[in-house]
Amino acid sequence: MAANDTAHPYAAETQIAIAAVRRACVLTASVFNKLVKQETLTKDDKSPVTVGDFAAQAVINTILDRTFPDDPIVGEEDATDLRIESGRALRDRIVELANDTLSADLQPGEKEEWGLGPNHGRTVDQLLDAIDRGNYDGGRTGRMWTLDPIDGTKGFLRGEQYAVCLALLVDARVELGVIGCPNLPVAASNPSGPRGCIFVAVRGQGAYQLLLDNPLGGERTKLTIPTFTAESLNFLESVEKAHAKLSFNERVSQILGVTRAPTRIDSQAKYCALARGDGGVYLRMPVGSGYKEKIWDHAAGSILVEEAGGVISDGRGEPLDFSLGRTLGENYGIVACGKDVHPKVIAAVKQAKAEEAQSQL
Ligand SMILES: Nc1ncnc2c1ncn2[C@@H]1O[C@H](COP(=O)(O)O)[C@@H](O)[C@H]1OP(=O)(O)O
Ligand SMILES: [Mg+2]
Repeated sequence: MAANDTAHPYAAETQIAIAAVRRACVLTASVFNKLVKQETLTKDDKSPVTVGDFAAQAVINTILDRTFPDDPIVGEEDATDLRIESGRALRDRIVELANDTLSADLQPGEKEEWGLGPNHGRTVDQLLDAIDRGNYDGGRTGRMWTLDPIDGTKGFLRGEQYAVCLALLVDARVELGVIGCPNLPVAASNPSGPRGCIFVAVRGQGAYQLLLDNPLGGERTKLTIPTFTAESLNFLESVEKAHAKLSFNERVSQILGVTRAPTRIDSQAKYCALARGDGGVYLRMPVGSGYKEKIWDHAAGSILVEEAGGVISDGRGEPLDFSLGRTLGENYGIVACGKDVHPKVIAAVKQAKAEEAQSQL
């Protein structure tokens, strides 16, 4: 299939990305039901998430490779540990899961030539090679995909929020983002209601939400970040204290006069919640460990926010720079919110930083 043979730019990529993310979501949900719920996990035992991460990356990369064989992929996982003898048991589980997922029946709208559906099982070597298609170093020019097969592994293991995140970049600008959130309520106003959403954004074409169960034939909800007042504004932030400086968020909220408690959500589901107006500001400031944010952790989310009418920058107000390899090497923190609030949040971040520096004298 030619890259853009349909009416809108990136129409083919969008359909493939939605199909691939949906398959990976079905896979990760089944890993959770089969492994996480049933296995007794010892503290720090991440084996189910490892199986899910690798198998989901194998599935998505296989699907991308079939349609866009020349596109490099920057994916979180690599198969080195699966190629050695001690990785055999893990590898066997991953191959079985990936092949079950690739061979599952076609959904309406998915096409046989995409490499999905009955009799599309792959050999062990093909699947390991597919995982290693994610080893691209990134860079400034050309097309590339970014993939986080399970973003928010800690949320996944808790049975809470996690996301399957795929983005297409051209010359280091994000053009397409697709995020699958199997555990996210379809409507924040009905938290105990139906769950499972896919979020899609294409440059210049807006952002929308689909139902995970019926992504191609189902209802499409356009996303727009609403206007917030100080009273209605709330912060979206990490659950994990080691990932973002939550005490700093508290001070920034105070400076802005925010009265509502923050909403804590794992993974890029925070970007999805922001894009549909469940919260007003996503602030993520470094804890000071020297951690560099990865491009696959922000690429899909960033275009979702922009196409829903918002702004994303780092904590200094600088644009995110996806051209520097696998990390956002020069950026410091993340601020995503509506256009009207963005300058105020950046000013509040600056003030909170200055106070912090003053207190350390
Ligand atoms: N020290 C850290 N600082 C910031 N982010 C981190 C840190 N360690 C892991 N992460 C990343 O945070 C993301 C999810 O966090 P959150 O739910 O707080 O948004 C994951 O992508 C995770 O990476 P990884 O995917 O390698 O686990
Ligand atoms: Mg991640």
